[in-house]
Amino acid sequence: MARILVIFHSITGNTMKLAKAVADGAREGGAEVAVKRVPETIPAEILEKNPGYVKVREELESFEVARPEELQDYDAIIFGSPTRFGVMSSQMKQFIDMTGRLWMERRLEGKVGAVFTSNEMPHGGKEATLLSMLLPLFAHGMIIVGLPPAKELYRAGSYYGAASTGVPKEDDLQVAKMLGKRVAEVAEKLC
Ligand SMILES: Cc1cc2nc3c(=O)[nH]c(=O)nc-3n(C[C@H](O)[C@H](O)[C@H](O)COP(=O)(O)O)c2cc1C
Repeated sequence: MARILVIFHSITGNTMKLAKAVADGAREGGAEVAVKRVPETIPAEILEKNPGYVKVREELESFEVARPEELQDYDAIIFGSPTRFGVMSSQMKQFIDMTGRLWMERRLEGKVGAVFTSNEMPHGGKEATLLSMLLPLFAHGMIIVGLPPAKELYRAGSYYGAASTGVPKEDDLQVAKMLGKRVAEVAEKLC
C-alpha cells in the first residue's frame, strides 16, 4: 500500500479544504494517507486580527506540523499552498527550502509529487502558482502527476494540479479528489 503525505499551508481554510478532498481521493485510490501542515511563520497576534483565520484556527491546528526530514518516509507527497502574488506562500517555500539535505542525499528521487492551490480571483495566478510549485519537485527528481483532460476539468482545476477560487466549490473538491486518487494509483504502481 502506497504511503502518501498531503502537506499544506492555509490561513483562512480554503487550501485546507482542498487538502482534505485530495486526501479523501488518495484513500479512495487505496493509499495510506497523512495530512499535515507546514509551520506558520506569521506571529499569532497578527493572525488573530484576521477573522477568516479565527474561524478555522481550531481545525487548522488539529493538523500536525510536518518536519522536512519526514518527507522521505512517503511514496508520494502532494503540496498545497494558497496563491500569494502569483506564487506559493512564503511559509510553504520556507518549508521546501528546508529540504536541502534531502535534495543533496537524493532522498525524494523517484517519489510521486503533485500540487494544489487556492486563490481569490478567477485569473489571479492559479496556474502560475501550480507551475512554480512544481519546479522544486522536479529539482528533487520527483515524478510529477497532473490531471488529464477529463470532463471535470472543464469546470474546475487545471492540468497542473487542483485549485479553487476562494472557498472550494463541489467541482473544485471533485477535481481535488481526482488528483489524490490519481497520485495514489501512480504511487501504487511505482512502490
Ligand atoms: C498576501 C496575499 C497575496 C495574495 N495574492 C493573491 C494573488 O496573487 N491572486 C489571487 O487570486 N489571490 C491572492 N490572494 C488571496 C488568497 O490566495 C486566497 O484568499 C486563498 O484562497 C487563501 O487560501 P487559504 O484560505 O488556504 O489561506 C492573496 C492573499 C494574500 C493574503
